[in-house]
Amino acid sequence: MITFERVSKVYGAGQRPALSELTLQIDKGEFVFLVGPSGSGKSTFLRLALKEDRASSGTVTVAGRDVGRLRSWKVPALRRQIGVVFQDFRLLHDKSVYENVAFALQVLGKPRHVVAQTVPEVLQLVGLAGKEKRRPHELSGGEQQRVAIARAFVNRPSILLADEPTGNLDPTTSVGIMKLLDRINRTGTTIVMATHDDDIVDQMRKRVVELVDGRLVRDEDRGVYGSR
Ligand SMILES: Nc1ncnc2c1ncn2[C@@H]1O[C@H](COP(=O)(O)OP(=O)(O)OP(=O)(O)O)[C@@H](O)[C@H]1O
Repeated sequence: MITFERVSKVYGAGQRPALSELTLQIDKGEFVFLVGPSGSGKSTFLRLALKEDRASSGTVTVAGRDVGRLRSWKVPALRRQIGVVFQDFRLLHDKSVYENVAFALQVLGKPRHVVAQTVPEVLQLVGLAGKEKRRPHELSGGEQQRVAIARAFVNRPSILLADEPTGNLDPTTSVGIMKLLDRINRTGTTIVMATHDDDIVDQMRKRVVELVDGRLVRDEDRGVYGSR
């Protein structure tokens, strides 16, 4: 589903590589935690998978497409297959919960009856039924992240990328968010989640990929946050 083959990324001349000869394969339906110290290349990995940035060398393949060779007009089709969730939620503040999620379908040109059917379903899935009319500031942090996840998932992408989705949440709320991501993963969606949340990684026991200075230093099934 996502393959990196000897991928390096150098942002500026004289800078050390943000990713260095990274080779990694993530299969359909996997749940992968990306861990490592600050600056180790986790966000760079996610950005390259989204084609928000170009690799300096190597090959990035996502959902069967060689991302480096992808023509710019085909990038929207790639991004339709990928949902993204961030630490800071990134909701539209002047729109309701319902409108935030509906917007993701409207920009894809989905017909009104599809929007009207799909949005309530996904809000039910993320546990926000009954809160459709609220604005983001009328929600807790955990609820805001649920809206962001609903928005990322409403188009049923095959891949969900999450950059520290529990970074702004307390431990109990984080567990709820992880249960939701786990449920989404069980629908067959591949999930890659960059995180510093050691408790969550230790509880979930999923595949753990650890980067240090842009290099792969550990790739462990049912892994923990720190190496043993
Ligand atoms: N746009 C950019 N321009 C220049 N250097 C960058 C840019 N983005 C990231 N870097 C550098 O690349 C390296 C990897 O950064 P990256 O954001 O991928 O790390 P990270 O593991 O996600 O860190 P964190 O856990 O703090 O989010 C760092 O040295 C960073 O300073």
